[in-house]
Parts: sequence; C-alpha cells; structure tokens
Amino acid sequence: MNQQMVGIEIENVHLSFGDTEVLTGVNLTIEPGEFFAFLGPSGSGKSTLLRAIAGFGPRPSGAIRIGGKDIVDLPPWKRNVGMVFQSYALWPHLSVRDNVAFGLRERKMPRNEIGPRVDAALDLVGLSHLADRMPNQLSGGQQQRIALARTVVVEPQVLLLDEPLSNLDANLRVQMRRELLALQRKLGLTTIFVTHDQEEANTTSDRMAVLDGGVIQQVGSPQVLYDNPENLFVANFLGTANVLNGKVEKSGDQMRFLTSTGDVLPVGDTSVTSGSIVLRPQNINISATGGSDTIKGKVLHREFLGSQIRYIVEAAGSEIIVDQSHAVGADWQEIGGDVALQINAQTAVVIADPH
Ligand SMILES: Nc1ncnc2c1ncn2[C@@H]1O[C@H](COP(=O)(O)OP(=O)(O)OP(=O)(O)O)[C@@H](O)[C@H]1O
Repeated sequence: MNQQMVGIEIENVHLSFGDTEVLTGVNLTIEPGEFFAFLGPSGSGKSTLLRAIAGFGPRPSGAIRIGGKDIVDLPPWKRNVGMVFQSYALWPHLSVRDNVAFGLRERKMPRNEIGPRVDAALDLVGLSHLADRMPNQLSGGQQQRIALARTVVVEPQVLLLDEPLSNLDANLRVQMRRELLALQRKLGLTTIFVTHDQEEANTTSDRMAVLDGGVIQQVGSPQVLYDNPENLFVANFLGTANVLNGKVEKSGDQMRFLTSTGDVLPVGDTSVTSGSIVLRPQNINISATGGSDTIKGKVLHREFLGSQIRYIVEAAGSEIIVDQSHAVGADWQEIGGDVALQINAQTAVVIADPH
C-alpha cells in the first residue's frame, strides 16, 4: 500500500447521548503516519471519540478532519477509515478468504483484482495457509489477524482499533501488539488505538492522549506523560505515584518543597508555589543512614518482586512507596528499621492545586 499518509484534526468536538454530554470540547491533532493511543479508565469516552471519527453514534458538533477534509457529515463508508473491534466481528458463515474479500466485493471491485488483494492481505498477517478455514476453526489470535487483514485489504487511510487485543490471553496480547505495530509501520497507516491498558499504550504508541470524564487530560509521548504529568489524574493513572501536599520555597538559588508535615524535599525549577509533589517509587533512594536532602522514615512493609524490592515507608506523614532495583548481594532494609529517603530534585514533579 502506498497511499499518501493523512493526519487527523479534531476541533472542539462535543457529543451527547440524549441529555448527557460525553465529550466536552475535544481538541486534538494526530500526525500523518502516527500510532496514537487513547488511554483512560472505563467510561472516559475513548470509544465514543473513536466511533465519532469512524462515523458511528450520534453526530458530534465541531469538526473532524481527515487529510484536511471535514468528515463529520459523511457516512462511515465514505470516510476512508477501517475499524477493528474487540469482538473481531468476523462473519461466521464465511471462510477466511471470503471474510477478507467481503469489503472488496461490497465495493464492486472486479473479481480478478479481488483474489490477489486478498492473498496479499492474508500474506501480510501471515495466515495465507488458513484461507479456506471457517472462523470457528481459528484461535483468538488468528481471528484477530483476519479481522486486521479484512480491514486493511480495502486500503483505508486511517486504521481505528477499539481494544482489539483485550479478548486474547496475556502472552498472545504481547505478541500481537508487536505484530500490530510492525504492520502499522509497514503500511504507514495513521492509526488510533483505544485501550485502558497503560502497558499496551506505552509499548505501541508514538504519542497518546489520556482521557478522563470525556476530557483529554494530557497529550504526549508515553515517556513524557509518565515523567512529566501535568495533573494528578495523569500522575496516578500512569503507574504508581507518591503524592505529598505542600508549598514551594526558594532557599538561595535552590528550590525546595515544604510538605504540610514540615519535611523538606529538593525540587527543580518550578513556577508553582503551592500544590503537590509527585515522586515515582524508583526515583527515591532508600538507605539506612541519612545525608543531605533526605527525609527520615520507618519501613512498614517490604515486598520482594524479583527485579525490584518494594518498600512501604512511613515518612512525611504518608506511606511512601519506594522501589529499589534488586541485584544479587544487594543490601535490604529491615522491616521496622529507620531509614532515610533521598529524592533527586530533577525527578520530582510539582503540580499546582487545581483552580
Ligand atoms: N449508546 C450510549 N448511550 C448512552 N450513553 C452511552 C452510550 N455509549 C456510551 N455511553 C456513555 O458514554 C460514556 C463514555 O463511554 P465510552 O464507551 O466512550 O467510554 P470508554 O472510555 O470507551 O470506556 P470502556 O473502556 O469501558 O469502553 C460512558 O459514561 C457511557 O456510559
């Protein structure tokens, strides 16, 4: 496939089911060829936004442009998008080959062109040898690959994936997400992937949007969102976060965070004066002896997780989670022991109180 790659622009999109507004002013630009994830908890509006792009569900207000063209008033089949559903939605009475050919026949493609196109799509997902099977003779992973082949065979400009891997077991999900990404790269298809699974979004997407309550909370690469969350929802949704309240003070040319319990933590340059400090467990160092820029605590629990040891430490009026990487011969802190926690100022994120 060598179509021109297209971008997607979503501008001030509102969408309601009856009196309930589910999307409340979504603005988003997805670059041509990007693998983009919508990540958020159940009910956050991910599927509703994806379906609005596909042309399913109530008509949204605002604009949705694909390749610069507003498609809000076009029916789904004229939008040049292909969608893969969680349920695969294969036709049970049609063979694999006929399932993949279905969309081409609907488009009245000449018979002699359909065969080679179907063969190429099956080849792309590595399932040419199963062309004559029926869907119920396939494993879940194979059905999902056929659903993909059936979608890309019509050469859409945009691929929309609604939790496509969630019916697969854990090992297969990991394998399939790699295959999905490889296929997307090969075809250069602008792709949106809806998932509530953070790891799935992190491992596949170039960038992602974290949604909550029908509102995009933050957009960026997985790493930027994890390291620099802009609000507490994103901080807490993307992995474990220790959150302490307090205010920022300047001491000489150093910034410091004074917690409400009077503990002092170093922070990098920030314009925030009062709010929360977010500390990721692996960015805190634990030791038996104090030193500069440390706070004192007591070990409440210790869990051996294999590659890491997780401590729950009572400190700064809170229970702070600390992860230390584990190597053979590494020192362990004892449960009940007094410890010092050290924070690298550059890894601490300060978030202003919401207005
Ligand atoms: N057809 C509908 N009629 C009424 N309300 C709906 C309909 N579809 C979705 N909603 C509501 O819209 C909100 C967003 O739902 P949506 O399915 O987009 O969330 P989601 O983030 O995709 O969640 P999930 O991961 O559970 O699929 C929810 O509060 C849901 O109850």
